[in-house]
Parts: sequence; structure tokens; C-alpha cells
Amino acid sequence: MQKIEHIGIAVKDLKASNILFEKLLGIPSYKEEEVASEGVKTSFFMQGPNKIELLEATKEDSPIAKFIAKKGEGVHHIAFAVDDIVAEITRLKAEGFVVLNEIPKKGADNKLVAFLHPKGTNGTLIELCQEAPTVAE
Ligand SMILES: CC[C@@H](C(=O)O)C(=O)SCCNC(=O)CCNC(=O)[C@H](O)C(C)(C)COP(=O)(O)OP(=O)(O)OC[C@H]1O[C@@H](n2cnc3c(N)ncnc32)[C@H](O)[C@@H]1OP(=O)(O)O
Ligand SMILES: [Co+2]
Repeated sequence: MQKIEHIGIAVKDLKASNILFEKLLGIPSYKEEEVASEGVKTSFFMQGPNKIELLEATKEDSPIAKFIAKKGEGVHHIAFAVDDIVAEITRLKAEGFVVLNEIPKKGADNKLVAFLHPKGTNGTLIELCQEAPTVAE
């Protein structure tokens, strides 16, 4: 497990939150991306070494829609960078953590991702992030 890769914030309105974070950080979002498999639209800000991921739900059963319905907008997850996501999943399972997807899935911003259940991590959803390997053409 390396540094924090990003902090994910659940928002109701990505467009409005983009404007808010642009004012807050004094920089524009560097990327917007939809990840249909997660039911989210994302927007990314890089402030020095720190990355913020804003997430808006695109469907009713999206994890973001369910989270906002229960807890309201706010910090949804903390993502850690890992070198080898498969090895890290194996290690964390052996330590007793509940890995929500044992097969890494495609995330945003060119990452492979996996999640740990928040019930086993003091109520905080943890994401593991590995840079997706680039395929030679
Ligand atoms: C854009 C792609 C990617 C990236 O590249 O960065 C992302 O970040 S995608 C982010 C969205 N995707 C995910 O969150 C996937 C992982 N999450 C899940 O699989 C589910 O959300 C969950 C954590 C298993 C919960 O699902 P479910 O059990 O169906 O939802 P409930 O609403 O019933 O919640 C049960 C329970 O868990 C609490 N909860 C839910 N989400 C969170 C959270 N983010 N942080 C803390 N706690 C959370 C929820 O409050 C419920 O608690 P109780 O009411 O006390 O039972
Ligand atoms: Co994320």
C-alpha cells in the first residue's frame, strides 16, 4: 500500500460541484469521465500531489445515489495507490478484510480498482488503485 491516490467525494450535481471546487482550489478540473459500470460521472482535480475525485450518480442504484440518500453529500471513499493490486487483494483477504471485488475492475483515470467493505475498515470505504497496464499496439 502506497500513498493516498485520491479522495472520492459524493456530490449531487457534478457541474455545480466543479464550479465550487474550481473556486476552492483555484484550478480547473483536469478530466471528466463516466464509468457506466459503477453508475457514476467523475471529475478530477490535482492540487500539488493531492487528487480529488468528485462523483455524481448516473442511476438510482449507483453506490453514490445510495450513499447520498443515507448520509448526504461528502467524503465517500479514500483510495490508496498499490503496485500490484492482485497481490494486495490476496494480502488483505488473508488479514481478514472483506474485499468487495476480488477481480480488479476498470476504474476512472486509467486505473484498475478494488474496494474493501467499510464495515471492516472503521466505517470508511477503501479503494485500491493500480495504474492500468498499457497494451502495446
Ligand atoms: C469511478 C470509478 C472508481 C474510481 O476509479 O475511483 C470509483 O471511485 S467508483 C465509486 C463508487 N463505487 C463503489 O463505491 C463500489 C464499492 N461500493 C460498494 O460495493 C457498495 O457501495 C457497498 C459499500 C458494498 C455498500 O453497498 P450496499 O450494501 O448495497 O449499500 P447500502 O446503502 O445498503 O449500505 C450498506 C451499509 O454500508 C454503509 N455504506 C455504504 N457506502 C458507504 C461508504 N462509502 N462509506 C461508509 N459507509 C458506507 C451504509 O451506510 C450502510 O450502513 P448501515 O446503514 O449502517 O447498514
Ligand atoms: Co475512487
